[in-house]
Amino acid sequence: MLELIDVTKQYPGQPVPALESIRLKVKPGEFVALLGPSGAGKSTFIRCINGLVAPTAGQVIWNGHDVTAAGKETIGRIRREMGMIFQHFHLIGRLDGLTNVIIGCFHSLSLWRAVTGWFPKEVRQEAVQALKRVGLLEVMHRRADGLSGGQQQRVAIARVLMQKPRLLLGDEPVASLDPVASREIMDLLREIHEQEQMTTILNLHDVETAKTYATRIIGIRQGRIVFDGLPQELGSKEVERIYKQPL
Ligand SMILES: Nc1ncnc2c1ncn2[C@@H]1O[C@H](COP(=O)(O)OP(=O)(O)OP(=O)(O)O)[C@@H](O)[C@H]1O
Repeated sequence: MLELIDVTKQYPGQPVPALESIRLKVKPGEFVALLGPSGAGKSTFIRCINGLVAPTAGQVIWNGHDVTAAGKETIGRIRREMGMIFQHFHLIGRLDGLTNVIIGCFHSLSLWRAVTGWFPKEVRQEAVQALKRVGLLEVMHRRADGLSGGQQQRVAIARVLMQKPRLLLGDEPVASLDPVASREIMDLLREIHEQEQMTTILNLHDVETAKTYATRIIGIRQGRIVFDGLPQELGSKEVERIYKQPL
C-alpha cells in the first residue's frame, strides 16, 4: 500500500509549488495513469514516491515505511521494491542488452563482479529469461545504443523485472515511441501488471492510452489533483478540467 499524505514540493526559485498537498492512497495491484498538462507536476509526483525528489512537506508511506524520513539503508531497500522506467530508457549505450538487464540486480552483486563484468551463471540465466519474457532474446549481445526505442524500452523493462519490484513507476515511458511501439510497450506493461499483480503508476501524456490501460486515472493540474476516478468516468468535461479550464 502506498499513501501520500499532504505531499508538497516547492523547488527553490519557483514562484509556485510543483505539488501542493497531495493526499491519496494507492492499493496493491492498481494500474494508475497520471495525466496533466506540461509542468503540472507529474514527474515530481512519481519521483517523490521513490525518494528521487524530497518533498518540502508531507509524507510518502510505502508499506508502513516513511520514504520521506528513511535513512540510507531503508531508502535503498524501498527503492529496490520500486522499479522505474523512463522516457529515454536510461540504458548504458556501450553495453549489450544482457549486461544492461543484469544491472537490474546490481544491489545483489558485489562491486568487483559489476566492474569486471563477471556475473554468476544463475544471474545470467535469470537475465536471459527476463529478455525472453519481453520478447527480445535476439538483442542479448547487441549494444544498447544500436537498438530501436521500443527495443530499448523492452530492455529497460527486463532490467526492472530483474529487480523483482512490487511497484512499477514510469515517467512518460512511451512518450518517445511511435504509435506501434508505444502500444506494444503498453501491452507488455499490462501483461506484467496482470501476471505479477504489480502495482503500476505511469505518467502518460495521452488520454486515450490512459483510458485503455489504466484501472484508475489521476489528473493533475498546477500541482493539485483535479480528477481521481475510473477510466470510464473521464469524459470530455473532466479532460477539459485537467488540461484547459482555469482552476
Ligand atoms: N529540478 C527542478 N528545479 C526547479 N524547478 C523544477 C525542477 N523540476 C521541475 N521543476 C518545475 O516544477 C514544475 C513541475 O514540473 P514536472 O516536471 O514535475 O511537471 P510534469 O507534469 O512532469 O511536466 P512535463 O509533462 O512537461 O514533463 C514545473 O514548473 C517545473 O518547471
